Amino acid sequence: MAALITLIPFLQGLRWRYAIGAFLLVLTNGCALLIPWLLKLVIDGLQHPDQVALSSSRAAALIALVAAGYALVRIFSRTVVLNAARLLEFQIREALFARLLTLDLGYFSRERTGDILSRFANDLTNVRMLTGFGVMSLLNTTVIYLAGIWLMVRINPCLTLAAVAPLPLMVLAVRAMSSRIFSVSRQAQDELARLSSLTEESVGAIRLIKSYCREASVAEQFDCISGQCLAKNLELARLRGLVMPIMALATGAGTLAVLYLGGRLVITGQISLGQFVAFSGYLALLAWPTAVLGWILTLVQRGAASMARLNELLQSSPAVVERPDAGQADGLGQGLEARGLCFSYGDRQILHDICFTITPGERVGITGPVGCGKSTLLRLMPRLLPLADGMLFVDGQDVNGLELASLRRLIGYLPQETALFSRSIADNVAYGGTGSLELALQRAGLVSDLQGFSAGLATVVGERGVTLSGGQRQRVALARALVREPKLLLLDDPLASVDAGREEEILEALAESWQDKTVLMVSQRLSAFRDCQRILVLDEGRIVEQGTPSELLQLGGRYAELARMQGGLKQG
Ligand SMILES: Nc1ncnc2c1ncn2[C@@H]1O[C@H](COP(=O)(O)OP(=O)(O)OP(=O)(O)O)[C@@H](O)[C@H]1O
Repeated sequence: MAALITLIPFLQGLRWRYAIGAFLLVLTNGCALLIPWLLKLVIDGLQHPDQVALSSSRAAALIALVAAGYALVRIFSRTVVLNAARLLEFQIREALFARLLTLDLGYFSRERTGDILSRFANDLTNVRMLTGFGVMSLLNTTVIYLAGIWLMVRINPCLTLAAVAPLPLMVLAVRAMSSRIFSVSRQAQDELARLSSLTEESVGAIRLIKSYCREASVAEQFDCISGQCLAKNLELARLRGLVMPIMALATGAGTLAVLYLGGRLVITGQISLGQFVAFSGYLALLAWPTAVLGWILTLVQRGAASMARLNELLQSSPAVVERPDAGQADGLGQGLEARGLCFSYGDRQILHDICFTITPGERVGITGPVGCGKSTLLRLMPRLLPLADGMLFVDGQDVNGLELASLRRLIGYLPQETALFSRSIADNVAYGGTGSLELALQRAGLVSDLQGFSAGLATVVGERGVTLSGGQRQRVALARALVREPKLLLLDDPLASVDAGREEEILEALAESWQDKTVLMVSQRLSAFRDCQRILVLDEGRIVEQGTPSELLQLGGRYAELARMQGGLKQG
């Protein structure tokens, strides 16, 4: 239940809505409880015509009026409480998304997308059910119990005791089941999240699945998780199915006691027939709230299990944080410096004692074997990953002491994996900044491709850019980095998906945008470093060589070896 404490701040802004809802629910139940009392007056009047308090016709009219009032107020009370729950769901969803945007790459490499989506869909729905139907039923049950039992006690305390005696036993029985319901709920949500993850992953990798003929194994995996999900949900249904009859048994036993004992009290004249009818009416009013008590309990357990999953996201704190006294990154007037930079993913150290100084306007190439840490080094510049203090400096200021937005505004980053939105090419490029689209497209070598598209710039690229070729996707992303007109351009393998002819064309066009930009370009192909003044060669997370291309060729080390293997390389 502790998981539900985090709901309090969200509920605070909605307290008036819930208060009005509660008031209307009291009114609804007041109307419901009035009807048995009116019946009592009529029956007592029939038995003792000399003491008629209310004529039958008047009582009938009053009952009709109260019933109409009951229906009307009930509609309003439901609307108010259920709308409050919708608003609460909206607020939590906003908070979840805002939190998600603050988290760093570490979180996203740990968590599965499907699991995150499942929290936004299923878990939020469960919390809404709890704060809507759950709260409403809980209020309803409380009010009807308090008022109903008070009215019953006024008629006959012993009869009331007999009527409600089975209830505590039944509540205890259901309570004993509740911890099992909570854990099975949680397991069912986790299985559903696994199922969402697998579905999301399979849709994303559908080409791979088909080309490797893995349909059967994916289907088997899906069947297995889906089966586990079904098993958990069936167990949950069994537990919930048990709860309702247990509670119904309680009211049934109470009614039996009232019929037997109440009948005797009427015969012995201790209560009137009207009182007996009214008492039975009050008890009947308790029947439904008693039956749904178990359902409420499962709603609470399921809502709490889901809230616990939402709390994991709401309480995740980003490893990359901005200091309250963070300074502004104004430009790149003095350049970039790494001083003994080290970085680890968990326990595994990837970068070791990296030292370099990059002057403003310098173009630096970074190369090295697969997995030596090139992309990681680029990701550290805009602080997409957490870095210890005193390791990376922009204009002499530690990047950890800079305002994140101002640092990132300086940077145009082209990641290795191209991410496009399912919007038009124009929208995808303009996402980067407000510079000239035409110029960016031209420099990214996209102009001739655009002529081949029927809708040109307005061509929608499909989900994640599926309707474009790999090279076209990469160049749209390159145009996006260029349109930002950044001071520091970080290009992670920008020419990986283009042919040699197109590489020459793009490098030619890019050369026009180099002026006043500091460029860091990662590539395995040394031909991409045509315009770079200096090259850093990385191996196992260390800089093993650095210098101009001709210096490195003369050195006869790794770079020279790579150049020889790639053959026919023009010197810079
Ligand atoms: N999110 C991550 N969590 C844990 N390890 C990671 C993560 N990302 C990368 N690594 C590991 O860090 C090492 C360096 O990865 P990185 O992507 O920086 O290499 P790279 O030199 O850019 O490789 P490539 O040339 O293939 O792009 C690799 O061994 C990789 O497995």
